[in-house]
Amino acid sequence: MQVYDTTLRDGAQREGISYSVVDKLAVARLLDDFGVGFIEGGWPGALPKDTEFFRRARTELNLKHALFVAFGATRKADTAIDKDPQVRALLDAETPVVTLVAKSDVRHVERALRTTLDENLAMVRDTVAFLVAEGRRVFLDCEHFFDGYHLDPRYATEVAATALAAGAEAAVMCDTNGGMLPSAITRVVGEVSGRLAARLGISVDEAVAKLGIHCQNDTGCAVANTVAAVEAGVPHFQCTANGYGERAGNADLFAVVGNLQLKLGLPVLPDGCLDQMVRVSHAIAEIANIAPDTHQAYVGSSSFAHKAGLHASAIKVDPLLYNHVEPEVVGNDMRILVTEMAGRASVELKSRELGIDLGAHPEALSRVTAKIKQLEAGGWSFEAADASFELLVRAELNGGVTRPFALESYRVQVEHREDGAVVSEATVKVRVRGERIIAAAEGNGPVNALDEALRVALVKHYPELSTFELADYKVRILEGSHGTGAVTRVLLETAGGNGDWTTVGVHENVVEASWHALVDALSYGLSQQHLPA
Ligand SMILES: CC(=O)SCCNC(=O)CCNC(=O)[C@H](O)C(C)(C)COP(=O)(O)OP(=O)(O)OC[C@H]1O[C@@H](n2cnc3c(N)ncnc32)[C@H](O)[C@@H]1OP(=O)(O)O
Ligand SMILES: CC(=O)C(=O)O
Repeated sequence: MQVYDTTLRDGAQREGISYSVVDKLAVARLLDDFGVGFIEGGWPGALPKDTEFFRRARTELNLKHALFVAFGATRKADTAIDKDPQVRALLDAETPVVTLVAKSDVRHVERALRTTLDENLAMVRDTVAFLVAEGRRVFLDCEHFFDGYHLDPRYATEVAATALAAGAEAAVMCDTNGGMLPSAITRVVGEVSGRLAARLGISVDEAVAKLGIHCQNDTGCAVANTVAAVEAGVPHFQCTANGYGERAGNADLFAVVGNLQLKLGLPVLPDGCLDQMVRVSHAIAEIANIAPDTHQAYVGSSSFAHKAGLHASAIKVDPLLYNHVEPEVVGNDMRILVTEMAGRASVELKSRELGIDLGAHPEALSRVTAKIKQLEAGGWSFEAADASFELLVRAELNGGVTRPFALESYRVQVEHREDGAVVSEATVKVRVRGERIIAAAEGNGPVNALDEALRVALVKHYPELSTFELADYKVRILEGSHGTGAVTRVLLETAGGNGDWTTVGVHENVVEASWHALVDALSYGLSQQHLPA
């Protein structure tokens, strides 16, 4: 099998992506870590950045698994092969492999290239033979192959046959417009293998072994189409990391490799590479400056996250009852989400993730489950607020809420001054370890002022509070129902010495909702270091 990656060429054709040369070098290193066999680095001669990439890659990258591939077009119509500067640029890239794109749909030959069908075949023959004579391994991307085959099967096949006869290693059938469905792919691979075998005087098995597949995702079937081609015997498949690519994208490398390796048992990657999948996917997303798709097959952070109570109850018996593969195999993790859809098993498993054995306390387990359902019905959401969930569980186990302080009262005021300045000021009255403390602080908003005042009040007893930082603050207004007013939900992300944690607060009043989330945030952070007084 040949795992051929085109993240740096076709993937870079996605709207919104613009790699620097340094980015491209970093992506190439990651793809090599993942164990792909070929890395198509770009189109030297067309993009100065790609010419520079190949120049630097030669000296700066020492790949363990992959070979570099330069991509370009066949020679121009009516141009001598040794006079075509773009073909020269392909040689100058000094890659062991070159992939050429060629038209295989008669409409494109006649209307886009504006040349004859014979001249197009000559362009393919001359360019492949020239590069092979120069010592390059050559693949031919047959652009619009499936649409071309539908219109004129003889001509589309002839383009592939011409390349193979001239020395190309594979003729890659491209679903350039991405309009195919898996059943059509399977049928065409079978027919083309037969036609090629007859045309080249080889067996059907030998013919299919010379084919490749490249699928765009315009029907949402790129992964399925690629897998269908491989199941039909095609050994060379082209993909991009996270499915990046022109328009709706390409076949996602990670889903294709996961399916081939884990479902069909094909050893497409070198040993020890499959569990790099999540790391490589997310690192490439970071470089591409695209937020990872949390629901992406195999690699998404939600791909093995379970919300339904019934699922969790079976997972408690055996995680594979509700996971299609073991998440660790691809470097992912299973997570249990606790929401209104949770049952006792969800709460028990989630607590176990947090290091608490609620299974040994069935009554507390029932109370927590009931409380979660009741709070979620009122607008609370624990799905993203693990810290608030953990505090709730510990409170049930300890017979009440444990806080590092007791609140007497707080007061916040917002002052709009004559000069236009808006200043918030908060006063808190708390009792800490038997001491009554009154503290005040200003802030750029009411929540910031409350946070500052609370820290002033507590810092003498809990100096580590100064290391906690409010990292993110999200507010959502939840619609009232049955005539009740709207309520506000606040999610607070805090960063501190022990990582990040998220807490939640809900109330009709945004300041009170924020106060709940804030108190949970400080309580949780301190509970990780001190047991509160
Ligand atoms: C299906 C795919 O994704 S293939 C990859 C597509 N990627 C890109 O296009 C990105 C890089 N492209 C570029 O930088 C530019 O388009 C270039 C440098 C390749 C060409 O730029 P220009 O010379 O200005 O031409 P332009 O882009 O307008 O048109 C493409 C030319 O290539 C010709 N051409 C298209 N496909 C082929 C082919 N397979 N073989 C030979 N020539 C081809 C066209 O007929 C046209 O020729 P013309 O200028 O004589 O009319
Ligand atoms: C070559 C290519 O990217 C395509 O035909 O889609």
